[in-house]
Amino acid sequence: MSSRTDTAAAIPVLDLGPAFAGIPGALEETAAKLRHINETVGFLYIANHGVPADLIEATFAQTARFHAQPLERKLALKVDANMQGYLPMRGSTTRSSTIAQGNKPNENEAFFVKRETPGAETSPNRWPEDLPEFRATALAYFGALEALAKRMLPIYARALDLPADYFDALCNQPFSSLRLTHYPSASYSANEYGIAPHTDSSFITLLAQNKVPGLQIRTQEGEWIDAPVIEDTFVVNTGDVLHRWTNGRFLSTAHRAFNTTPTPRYAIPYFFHPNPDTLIKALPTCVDANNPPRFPEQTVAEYMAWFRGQNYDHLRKAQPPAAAE
Ligand SMILES: O=C(O)CCC(=O)C(=O)O
Ligand SMILES: [Fe+2]
Repeated sequence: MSSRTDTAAAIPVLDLGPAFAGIPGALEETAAKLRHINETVGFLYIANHGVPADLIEATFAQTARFHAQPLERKLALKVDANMQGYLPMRGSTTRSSTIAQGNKPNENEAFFVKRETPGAETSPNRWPEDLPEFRATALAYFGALEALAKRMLPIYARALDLPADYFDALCNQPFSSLRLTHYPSASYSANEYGIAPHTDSSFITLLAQNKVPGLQIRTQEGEWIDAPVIEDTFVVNTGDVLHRWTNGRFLSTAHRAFNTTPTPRYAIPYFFHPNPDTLIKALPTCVDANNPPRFPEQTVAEYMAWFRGQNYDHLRKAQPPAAAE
């Protein structure tokens, strides 16, 4: 896989500490930087995010613990129509992306956790009965990442010249999910990846730093570059929902991952979405007479049904009308 490695500066680091501490002027300053990054790169690192390092460490360890189980134990929790549970190795093929066609199934297995909303009619997550620590850790991590994403919403709102609380009520029951992925060490044939080139469907994705490298992003010039490990940061990227909501102004940048190292690689991306019934209609500050809406209006739930139907083999039959992208 061709790539450049001297690319640390290509993906900027944004320090959230001052804005989170409420230092006067910091919200506006951070929002201006975030706007520029999202209009030019679509990927960044965040520092001083406030998520405890030992919780991140424990989530990686429990992910390894889950995947170390015998296959039949994992298959007993096979992923369902709500995308909760275990997705077997090569159980997904990236088809939603217009970037790379003809992909082979992805060389990874994953466990998906959805938000457990008290009182809501969501189906429960599927947990291995004999791994209570796995469940407790995954839920604690899910909660911490949801809190982090919600703390970041005012920065995104101000980056888009909207009132600081603009997104809060639209994202207070987020349709989010946590993916606990295992990429075994592999050598890949043509069109084969740990996860093929794609953009995420999310509002934003928060990806904890990985000790084992393997993530690459595609620059606006079309070059694949490594996303180097920067300790104590998260990688954050804009997903398709925010791209559409901003009428294309915030970039949803393509990326891919693989594991050509001798050790197993785990990734624990948290995909933050607005509420399922939030309508994704171009934001008022992202349209004008010369820049009309580019995407069809859809709720988050409608968009996600399409996205999942494209990519996950067990959901391929039920497909609502495709979005025009
Ligand atoms: O494995 C990684 O570093 C990134 C994974 C990813 O892009 C995804 O799961 O959407
Ligand atoms: Fe991704």
